Amino acid sequence: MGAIRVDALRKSYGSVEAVADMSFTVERGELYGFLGPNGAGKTTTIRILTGQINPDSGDVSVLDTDPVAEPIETRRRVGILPEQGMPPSFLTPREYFEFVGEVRNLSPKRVETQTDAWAARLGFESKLDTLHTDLSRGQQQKVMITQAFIHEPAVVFIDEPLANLDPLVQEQVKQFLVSYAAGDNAVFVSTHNIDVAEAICTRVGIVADGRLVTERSLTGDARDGSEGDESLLEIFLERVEDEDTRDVPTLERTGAQ
Ligand SMILES: Nc1ncnc2c1ncn2[C@@H]1O[C@H](COP(=O)(O)OP(=O)(O)OP(=O)(O)O)[C@@H](O)[C@H]1O
Repeated sequence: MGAIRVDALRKSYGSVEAVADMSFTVERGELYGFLGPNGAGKTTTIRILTGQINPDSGDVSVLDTDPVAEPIETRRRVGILPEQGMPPSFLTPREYFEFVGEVRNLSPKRVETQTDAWAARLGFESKLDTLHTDLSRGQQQKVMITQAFIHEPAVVFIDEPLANLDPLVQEQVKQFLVSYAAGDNAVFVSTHNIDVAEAICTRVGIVADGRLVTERSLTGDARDGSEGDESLLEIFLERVEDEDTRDVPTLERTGAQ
């Protein structure tokens, strides 16, 4: 069973062609990086795959469900960390996880165990009963990461997972994502951050102008020979320039240049 399948996907907003003939496949066990400049069509693709909007044409499947025909069933099965997602301001983290647990059909005991484990892992135990509105942006991001994983989904879609987190927590989250994917789950990460993609992903797809322009395997011996010793940044710049993207590529490198 393929975790994520996308075939000849298209989606326009009026005259803007956000996704133009996008095709790729992600298997369980992969940590797949979806890398591209602003406006490349990454969020639109994720929104289609999670049943939030309908495509104009093309076929998609997530864990053998069709997000277009069965959006609720698809969303029930997967985890989603949306772009700039914020937890509800009027709830505390504990109340929010109880609500998410109910929607996800988790027992109260399981929610409690998961809440304690995640609060300890990301270091927000002292904030579990504080209203979200009184949490920092980084603490809110920790809550959003927890809600995406609380039901241990086989497929998780995450947009910029490390936004607003301090370096220590970033390392913990990176290690967690690697081990989560290795446990026979598919982790789909949309990011601008090439260093993060290079450090944690097993495979990367580079998106420009609504298309997947190239893919590269990043695991040991499976590293694509076809691209020689080019860095991911070099490949990104070459392919994105070839595609003459509608926006200037915005890239982040967190490490040395
Ligand atoms: N609701 C909308 N209405 C009109 N145009 C939209 C809408 N959503 C996205 N677009 C346009 O579609 C294109 C693709 O946007 P999308 O958000 O999918 O890109 P992205 O790769 O996620 O970008 P970013 O990295 O900046 O988040 C952009 O040109 C964007 O302006």
